[in-house]
Order: sequence, then structure tokens, then C-alpha cells
Amino acid sequence: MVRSSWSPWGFIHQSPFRGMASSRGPPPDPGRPWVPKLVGMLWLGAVCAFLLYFLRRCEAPEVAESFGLSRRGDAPLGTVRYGERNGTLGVVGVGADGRRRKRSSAGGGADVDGAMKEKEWRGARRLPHALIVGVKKGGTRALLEFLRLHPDIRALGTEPHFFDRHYARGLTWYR
Ligand SMILES: Nc1ncnc2c1ncn2[C@@H]1O[C@H](COP(=O)(O)OS(=O)(=O)O)[C@@H](OP(=O)(O)O)[C@H]1O
Repeated sequence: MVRSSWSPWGFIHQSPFRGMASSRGPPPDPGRPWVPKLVGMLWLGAVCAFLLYFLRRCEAPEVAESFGLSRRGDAPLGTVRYGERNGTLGVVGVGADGRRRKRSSAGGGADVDGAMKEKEWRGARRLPHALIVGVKKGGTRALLEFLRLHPDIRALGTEPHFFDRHYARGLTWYR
């Protein structure tokens, strides 16, 4: 006969679920009926804590932190947003006062807060159709800026460093 006594491993023998799947477990200790409940609550709390931690990790807080994001739904700096209706383009940047601004690449980077409605900036995040690969001081920035002059080319404002720093974060982050 298995004696029911409290120990750090007590939940193995005194699982709150013991009556649900099998009746082979030991009968509840009449002297300490609260122990199984306590263990069950602790177990549930641990599961909830893990779930919360997991969900927080899914939001990639370190990504938000490294890009200076304050809210969920903010885009990383340099993210290009496409307007759904009229094809307008915005690049998320930081203004002189440190506040996040949506800038128009076609307008030379002028602030457009207030001038354009938020809905015009909402759009799908897409993977790039082309990459500029080059060595340092190889003139890649100049090439990007010349290409950006074309009205059909949308480009990031900053280097995303996906392949050398953030590859492990996956395509969802890159998009
Ligand atoms: N067409 C052309 N001819 C000659 N030199 C040019 C050209 N385009 C860019 N540059 C020079 O390239 C340097 C910048 O290169 P990158 O954009 O690759 O720089 S970075 O490594 O990404 O920071 C930068 O050099 P420095 O001014 O010495 O930094 C640019 O002046």
C-alpha cells in the first residue's frame, strides 16, 4: 500500500487529476485533504505562468526593445508600409524629438502626421523581391538611394540585418 505523505514530489502520487483517468491512485489522506488541492493550484499556476511567458516571447519583446517600439502593432523603424487603397508609401522613422514618425519617401522625408490618415499607412508586410548585397564601403547605400528614386521601387530606410543578426527570428520577423 502506498502511503500518502507530503514531499516535494507529492504531486506525482497525489495528482488532482488522479480520479479522472484512473482509479489506481492512493486514496486522499484524510488528515490533510488540502494538500492535493494546494498541489493542483500550484501546478495550475505554474502552467499559467509558463503560458504567459510563452505568449510574451511570441511578441518578441527583445525585438520591440531593440527597435524602440512601445506598443504591440508598431512597426520596426525603417519598415515600409504600403497604402491599401492608393498605393501610398510610408517609412517608419524617428523625428527630431525622438517620437516615431511616418515619413514619405517620395516627399523627401517630411513628416506627414496629421496630413495623412492612419488607414493610408496600413498595408501588408511583404518579403523583398530583391536584395542589395555588398561589402562595407562598397557603395550599396548609393545604389539603394538611386534605385529608390524609381516610383515603383519601395525600399527600407535602414539595413534590416536579417541574414547576419536576426535570421533565427524567421521570416515572420523579416516580413
Ligand atoms: N559611385 C561611387 N563612386 C565612388 N564612391 C562611392 C560611390 N557611391 C558611393 N561611394 C562611396 O561609398 C562609401 C559608402 O559605401 P556603403 O554605402 O557601402 O557604406 S556602408 O559600408 O554601407 O556604410 C562612401 O564612401 P565614404 O564617403 O568614404 O564613406 C561613398 O562616398
